Parts: sequence; structure tokens; C-alpha cells
Amino acid sequence: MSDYGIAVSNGGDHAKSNGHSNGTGNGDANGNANGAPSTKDQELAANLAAIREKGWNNPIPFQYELVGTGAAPADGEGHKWAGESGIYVFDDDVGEVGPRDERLEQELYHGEQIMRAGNHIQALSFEVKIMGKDPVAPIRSFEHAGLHPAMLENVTLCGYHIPTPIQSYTIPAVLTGHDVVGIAQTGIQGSGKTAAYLIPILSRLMGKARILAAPRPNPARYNPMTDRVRAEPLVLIVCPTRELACQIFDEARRLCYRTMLRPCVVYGGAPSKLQREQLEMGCDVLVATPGRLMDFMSNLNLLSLHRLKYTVIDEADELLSQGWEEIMDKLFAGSAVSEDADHTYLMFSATFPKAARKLARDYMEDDHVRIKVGRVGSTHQNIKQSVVYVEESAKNQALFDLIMSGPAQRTLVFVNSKAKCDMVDDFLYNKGMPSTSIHSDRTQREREDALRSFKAAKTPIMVATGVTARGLDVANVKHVINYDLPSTQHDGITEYVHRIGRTARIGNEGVATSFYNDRNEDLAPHLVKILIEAKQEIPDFLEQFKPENPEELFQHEDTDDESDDGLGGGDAFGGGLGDGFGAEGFGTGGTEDAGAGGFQADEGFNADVEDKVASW
Ligand SMILES: Nc1ncnc2c1ncn2[C@@H]1O[C@H](COP(=O)(O)OP(=O)(O)OP(=O)(O)O)[C@@H](O)[C@H]1O
Repeated sequence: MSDYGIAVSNGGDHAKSNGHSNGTGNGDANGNANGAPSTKDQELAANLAAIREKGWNNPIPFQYELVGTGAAPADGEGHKWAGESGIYVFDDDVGEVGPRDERLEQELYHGEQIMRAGNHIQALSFEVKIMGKDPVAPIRSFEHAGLHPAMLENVTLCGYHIPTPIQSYTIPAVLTGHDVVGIAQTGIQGSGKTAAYLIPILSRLMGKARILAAPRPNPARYNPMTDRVRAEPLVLIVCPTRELACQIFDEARRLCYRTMLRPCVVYGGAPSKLQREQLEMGCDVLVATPGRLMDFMSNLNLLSLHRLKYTVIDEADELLSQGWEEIMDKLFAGSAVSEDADHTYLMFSATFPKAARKLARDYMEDDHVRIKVGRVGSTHQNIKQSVVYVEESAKNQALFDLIMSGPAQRTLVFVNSKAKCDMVDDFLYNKGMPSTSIHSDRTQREREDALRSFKAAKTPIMVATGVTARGLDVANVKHVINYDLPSTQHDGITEYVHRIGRTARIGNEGVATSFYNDRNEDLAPHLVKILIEAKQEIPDFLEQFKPENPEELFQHEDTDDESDDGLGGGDAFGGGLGDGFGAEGFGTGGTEDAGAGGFQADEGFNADVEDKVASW
């Protein structure tokens, strides 16, 4: 019996979404053309039978003949770019809120692949730190948040019953016109920050879009030959990865439903032409990755940012570390964008590095609100983590055995390199497993196809490099396997926390299994701390890495390296919960660099500080 959380057809003739160098070819499992099946074929047939018995669906062969032809695979579905997903077609003649579109509603809110909060959601508690000149009263319900009625209906359709902690504070802060810096610590496993900024921004625009938006044709009667316009969005959201851009766009599609606000997404790798055509129909909410945005911004007939009211930078630390300072400066400095006096800036980040602090200091209003959300106690209480000792040469078989030892369930396998990603995917596929893979050397089309196929559980096993799968929000990922553990040279334990956070999201449960061997010794002390903190079993081979004084583990250690981010892992705030924040600042128990920027007195943030534990 499969447990993908959604119904899956077991048909095996779909096109494989990306390449397998399958020497044996799964399609051959029933014997070769010359009569007697070979031992290899017999082995494969036995594997396939066992895999099917477990409830896994068939592997999907790759259609090599279609590579480079641009032709759609023979699965009857064709390829649709994420940016072409359906948005509400607002008819200007109908008033402020359009009529229901049941087909679209089904797609946006009731699809089987949509993430739903799990049973443990109420039990999650978060530490929330708020800083700013004006106190922000958190909202406890969406109903009493002062949202536009259309937004409230959309929030209900999304199935969001209670605001998450970051939403409790960000929504009122934006509704009262404040710039916001939001820091959601790694490992929150879905803090809901996308909705935290989209809900108040879109809600504020809902009553005013007709006045603020550029004149444009009625989308219900659009004629591309005569009606094309320049896109002049009111909201711009910039984020570092294509997959994240598509996820934000999906959330915007849900929250803009039945209103005249038109969301669009532009990102690298997908055809510019299609994205251009979408912009030419008019765009109010633009979600973009920086490279494609820069391209489009250079064509003033296509895109102008002079009407912008809101600029959101999501995953600012990632953007800055990828070298996008130039565009960030440009967007913040206003040289390329609206000089509207009440322009609102929002910046979200997992850490708060120097460059991000500088942007906040230089460009944000003095009364901007800073919100930091971290989980209290274990960051991963709903994940059952285990570490098993596996030598490099035994990893493939161990992976196969591990997958076969559990139920058929959506499984994400992490490796450390693109070549390994191909290799492991090929191995699983040739064993008869329904696997796919994703990494940055794949074309965007292959990436989107792989992700779609994983989400739909046609290929419920996906092999990925950490970078590509960062921030993925896929419903019902039940098992995360670290085939390779991340090395400390590549974000080490932070990366581990990111990876396991792809399961057990928003109050759901999940399992994380990691293959460990002597090559991973650098990570071992950090890994042990995480396991102890989450009250997980410590295997014998990791005993030697236990800290001498386990007490120190519970002194609010953040997993991100925040030595340079002004947050000081809790110390700069005075040792965390219960200590409060004295009028003299934040250093009651703090030993970290008191002048390290961030929420420091010298920036004028010493007056109104709240320190809360919010249960969700
Ligand atoms: N109030 C809510 N109640 C239930 N589910 C919610 C709520 N707000 C958001 N969600 C859902 O939670 C999931 C995670 O949200 P989102 O991707 O914005 O989190 P995130 O903070 O970016 O997560 P991470 O940083 O761990 O990747 C989404 O599928 C979203 O639909």
C-alpha cells in the first residue's frame, strides 16, 4: 500500500522527466528478445515484483528520442512552464471582486499536492523577538486582523485557520505601514513567511488596485495583437532560486484569487517569450529571480518599476552570498524604482549578515520592525532522525535496502554532487524504483518536470543536491535520506537542518536517515548536538563526539552561523527567553560582540523590545 498522501495511477508509460543512463533499461524486465531471460533480467524482474508488492509505482522510462526536440513527452500532458499556471481572469466589468471559478478553485486550493498543516501544529512553539520603535500588537486570528474581505476568503480557502508566529507579527506591521526585516531561523520547517508578507500587502492593495494600477486591457477580452501593455507592477518580490520563485507565485495565485491583482513570475531557464507575453497582459505582483529581472528591467517598453509600492527581498542572505548586491542596491536605492514616499521594503532572511544589515540601515525607515522567529527547544521535534554507519562503497545497496524496508512513501535523497545525483538516480531506476533527480546542470524544463513528477508521486523518489532542493515545499515528503552528509565546508550542520526540514513541515511528521562514515567526522560533533537536542538516539559510533557538558546545548544555540549577523545565537539578546531585554540593551547574559550590528542600541532599537513565546 503506497503512502504518498495522494492517489497515483500506476501506469508505467509516462515519459521520464530527465535522463537516466540506463544500461539495462527497465522496460526489458520481462525477458530479452532471444528467448531465455538473462540472470540480470531475472534479478530485475524479481526486484520489480518486490518493489511493486511494496506499493511503489512503476519507474518511468526516459524518452531519449525527444531530447533537444522540444517535443512533449508521450504522457498526454505536454509540458507547461510553472509561469503558465492558471491565474484568475478578472473581468473589469464585474466590480471589485469577481465571481467564483470552480475549476480554478479546485486547482488552487483543493489539489491533492497542496501542503496541509499536520496534527502537531498546535504543539509547535516559537520564540519571537520583535524590535522597533513602534510596538506591534500581534494578531491572534485572521478574522480580527482587519484584512480585506476578499483576502479573508482566500485565506480561508487556503485552509489557514490560525496565523503562524511570523504572520502574527508581520501582518499587523505591514498593515500599519512599516518596513519589515524578518529573520526566520533555519529549521523552522515552514514558518509561513511567504503568506506573512503576501497577505497584508495584497490585502492593502485590494481596495485600491483600480486607482493605483496602470491602465490596461480587460483580461477577460484580451487581444494580444492590439492590447499589449508595459508591465508596471505594484509589488516586486525577488528571491534567489527558480523553484522558490515558482512556489511564491503559487501562493500569490491563491491569495489574488477573484481580485484584479494579476501575479506573474519571471525566472531564468524558461523561455523569455512566454514570460514576456504574460507581462504584456499587465502585471501587479511580480515574482522574479534576479538575473531574469535585470534582463527585463533593461527593456523599458516591457517593464517599469515606477509604480512599485512594495519591494520584498526573500532569502536576502542567499541573494547576497550569490553576489547579487548590485541589483539589491539598485532596488533599494530607488534609482530604478518608484520614488514613492510611502514605498514599503520587506527583507526576509535566515541569517542577518553584514551586507543585509547595511541595506536595512541605509534604506529602511527608522521605525522599521524587526522580527526574529526561532523554534523553542528542539528545532525538529516531529522528525525521527537516525544515523547509520555505511561505507562509501556500500551506500547504493544500503539505499535500496533502506527504501525497501519501509512503506512506499515520498522520499527525498540528498547527495553532495551533480555527478553523484545522476549516478544514484540511475542506480535506483535500474533497480526498478520510480525515481527522478534534480540538480543545477539540468535544463529548467527537466527541473520542472522532475519536481512536478515528484509532487504528483509519479516518481515518488527524488535524488537532489542540497542547493537545488533548498526551500522546497512539497507536501507529504515522509522520508529524507542523506546518502551523503553535508560537509562542514559546505554549510555543514546548517545544510543538514535545511535538508531534514523538507519533511515534517508545518506540524506533520517525518523520518530522516543519514549515512555516516569516517569521512563525515568533521560534522559529527554538530550532528550529535542536534540529535541530543531533539532527544534522538545517539548511535555507538557517535558517542565519542558527545559534548562534555550537555547543558551548554540548551543555551539557545542557533544552527546558523550568526557570528557575523548581529543576532549572536541568542546571546546578543541576553541569553534568550525569560531574561527579557533590559533597557540598557540586549547584553544581560550576552557575551557576543555587543556592537555587532543587528538589533543594537546604536541603531536606536533599544526601546521597544518584546520577547515572546508564541504557540501555534
Ligand atoms: N497559517 C497557516 N496555516 C497553515 N499552513 C500555512 C499557514 N501559512 C502558511 N502555510 C503553509 O505552510 C507551508 C510553508 O510556508 P512557506 O513556504 O512560506 O514557509 P517558509 O517559511 O518559507 O519555510 P522554509 O523556510 O522552511 O522553507 C506552505 O505550504 C504554506 O501554504
